[in-house]
Amino acid sequence: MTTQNELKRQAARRALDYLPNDDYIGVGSGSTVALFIEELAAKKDRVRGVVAASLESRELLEKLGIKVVALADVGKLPVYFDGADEVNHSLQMIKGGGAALLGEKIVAHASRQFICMADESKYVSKLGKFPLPVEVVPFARSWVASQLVKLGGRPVLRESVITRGGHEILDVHDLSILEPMKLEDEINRIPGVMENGIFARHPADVLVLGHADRAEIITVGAK
Ligand SMILES: O=C(CO)[C@H](O)[C@H](O)COP(=O)(O)O
Repeated sequence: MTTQNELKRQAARRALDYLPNDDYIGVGSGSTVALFIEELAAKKDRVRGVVAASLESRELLEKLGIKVVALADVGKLPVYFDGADEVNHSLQMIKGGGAALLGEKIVAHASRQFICMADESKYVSKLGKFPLPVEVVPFARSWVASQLVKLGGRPVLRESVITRGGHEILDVHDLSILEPMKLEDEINRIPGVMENGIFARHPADVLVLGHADRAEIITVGAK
């Protein structure tokens, strides 16, 4: 039987087709990204350096001898590679299952192209079955939670998780995400919210979807 990890590896391996030549790239975090970094190790001479959106990815890159660079030193990146918790047919995503959404959104926005790698179970017609991660300033947690309830959600604190920026994560269940872009903006306007896991303003350009026997390339035309 094919495991979910094998589907993720199909996607990670195929995503290497999008590596630029002799340039910098960005990577997100999570198990699919870890597989991508493992595959990248064999081609590390192709890239000048990698900006990591999380400490875990940075550690893995360093362990495999891949040069890590700071975003501040490179500015705009040609390509960003990351996974997702859900991705819809417009290539809008929910991310943040690994609590690295803030770093991921920053590096994604600093990149010209977003390559999303996912196993086939992540491709959905409507976002929202996966609880939406919202990164909050601890002091504002209850206030933010009350505002998320007004939006129809059921926020649950992710126990024992403090993000790299010193924030907490509320996982919001039962949200109806009819207009992802609007909800992304609306949640980010609540004072105390640092970022939320809807990536609709900046959807992926390419989805590399791992199946048991192949990787499928999905695009939705020009942004
Ligand atoms: O957004 C993320 C981390 O914050 C990950 O991309 C997302 O959780 C998917 O993870 P995985 O590749 O382990 O399934």
